[in-house]
Amino acid sequence: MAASAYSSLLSTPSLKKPSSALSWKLPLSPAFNVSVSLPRRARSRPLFVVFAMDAKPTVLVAEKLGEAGLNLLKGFANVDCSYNLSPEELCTKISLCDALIVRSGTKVSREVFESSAGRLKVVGRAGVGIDNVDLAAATEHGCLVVNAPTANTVAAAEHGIALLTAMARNVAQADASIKSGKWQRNKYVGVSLVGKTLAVLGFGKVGSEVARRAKGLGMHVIAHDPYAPADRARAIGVELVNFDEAIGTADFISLHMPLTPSTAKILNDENFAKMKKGVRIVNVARGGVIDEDALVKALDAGIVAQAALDVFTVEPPPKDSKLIQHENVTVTPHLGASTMEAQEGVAIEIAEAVVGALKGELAATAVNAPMVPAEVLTELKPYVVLAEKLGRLAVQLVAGGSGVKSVKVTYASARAPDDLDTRLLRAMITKGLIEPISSVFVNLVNADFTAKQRGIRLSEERVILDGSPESPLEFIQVQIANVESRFASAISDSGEIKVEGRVKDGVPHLTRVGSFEVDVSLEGSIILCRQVDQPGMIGKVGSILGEENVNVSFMSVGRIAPRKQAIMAIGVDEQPSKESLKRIGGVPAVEEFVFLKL
Ligand SMILES: NC(=O)c1ccc[n+]([C@@H]2O[C@H](COP(=O)([O-])OP(=O)(O)OC[C@H]3O[C@@H](n4cnc5c(N)ncnc54)[C@H](O)[C@@H]3O)[C@@H](O)[C@H]2O)c1
Ligand SMILES: O=C(O)[C@H](O)COP(=O)(O)O
Repeated sequence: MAASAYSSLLSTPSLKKPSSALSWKLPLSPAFNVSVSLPRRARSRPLFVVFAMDAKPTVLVAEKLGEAGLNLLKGFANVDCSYNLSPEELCTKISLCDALIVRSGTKVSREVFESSAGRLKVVGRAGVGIDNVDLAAATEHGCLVVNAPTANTVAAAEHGIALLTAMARNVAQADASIKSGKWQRNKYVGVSLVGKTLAVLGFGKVGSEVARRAKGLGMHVIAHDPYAPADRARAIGVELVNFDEAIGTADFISLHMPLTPSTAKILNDENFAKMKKGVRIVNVARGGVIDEDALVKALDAGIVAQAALDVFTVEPPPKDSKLIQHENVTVTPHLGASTMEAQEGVAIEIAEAVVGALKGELAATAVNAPMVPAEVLTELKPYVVLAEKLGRLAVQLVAGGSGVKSVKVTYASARAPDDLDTRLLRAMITKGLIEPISSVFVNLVNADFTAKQRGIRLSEERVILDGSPESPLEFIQVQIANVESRFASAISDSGEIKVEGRVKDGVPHLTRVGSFEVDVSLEGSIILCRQVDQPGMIGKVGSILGEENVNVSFMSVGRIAPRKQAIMAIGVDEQPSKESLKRIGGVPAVEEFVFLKL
């Protein structure tokens, strides 16, 4: 993976900014050093950060993880393996941890994120299902959630097939019977699979592997999945059908969809009534997709002849559960992913994802953040800096009391719109817009959520330019509508606050304020002055700053016409004192001025 570039967007340990003078520094936990990988000229404040190797992050592994994954983690972090924690113990420990790794047995609730006080940056789910992680809370707290979606697919599919065949031939019941001293050959006559119709509900990774194997057993396989590509089904020789047809024609139903609000209790009284009498059901997905009381009724009524279940609404299920005790039900204790091979694979997959995320790389398995490929990231790096700075400038130009509600971002590029992924830029603009005026830290995970929560509507527009698309962007423009400005000249002819910037030689520049063209590199801070264009202005302002040893890094004047109004943009390395700023405001030709922190 490419070197870290996302960290500033991911390293958000606190939702609340500290009130100290350091509050504009990146919010890393005190034990962490940061190293900065930007060119010197762009180091106004750290944007891309990695954990220094002498200050290891702490990873809490709350459920058993394969050795190879643990070793990988230990090479980068302090690893605390604490299994079987109570919810209270987890909440207590989490405030000392930067990452948490769980399987399906740990609830990562809102309380966990709240208790972490912002230190928790990554939750790694060593497996597929993330229904035990409160994703909304993770996102609100700017915590990245990653999973390991591929390593246990085959194990789960094999377990589904194991349950299917064991159920059809009463393997578990016959085993228990013979072990209790009986020999019941007539009681355990099974049913054949060949030629029977299997409906796979959820034709994703596991579902399609089950389908492939069931075809090998001579079954007729149909599938229902509203989002599955038809060509994948065709390639395996599976017909995609609607839900009612799937459950209405199947001899066997195998469940492989995630547990979501729309799949919860999808097999319920109403749907059992639509099934063929004597249908057999396998569930290695999630217990919650079946209404378990309805299943018991359907078993008792003979609608469902048998069920084989690996997963349950509550795990472990109550010992006296009618479902578990039912003689036509075969059960295993959530073993779908439990093969030696799958667990080693999952452990490595999740350890790599968590370490990568802690380094600031965005894992390909991010569940609650966009995944931006490394090469796109490298190219966008200076534009990411520009985007945040334009957001910061624009919002500081808003007069106090005017709420920012409507922001329009224009990206001008010679590239085709599909070639430009703006999610990262949008997140950075949002960060720039919100952080200077609030106590909230914004990162890639929570940017859209935070904007929405604050009632900011951010619309994006692409302008397609002629020419060769060598660089990804020509300019970015940020406009804030329906507000007043502290610096009237920032209001464009169409009435919005407008700032525009470009990247020149890898360095972000401010190139327009309102209707005035300027050219100042966006480093340090900026003083904008509107003045009557006349000789000596640069010298007057420059010497006021010089007297205070404030270093001027850049100066540019944009004017409407000679000797008319002009805007002077001055880049300064240090913050001038109030006294100096007052003196600049007092220069007779200066009509208005504003100091903007970047
Ligand atoms: N028992 C185990 O140990 C075990 C192991 C691995 C996976 N799982 C579970 O199996 C399930 C599938 O895992 P996967 O890796 O195949 O995930 P996946 O994301 O690859 O596939 C899930 C599929 O379900 C489909 N789907 C979503 N809503 C649907 C609906 N309403 N009706 C029909 N299909 C719908 C999706 O389009 C997707 O194709 C998950 O719930 C996962 O947690 C369990
Ligand atoms: O969703 C999954 O990956 C499986 O249910 C496996 O869960 P486990 O990691 O608890 O075995």
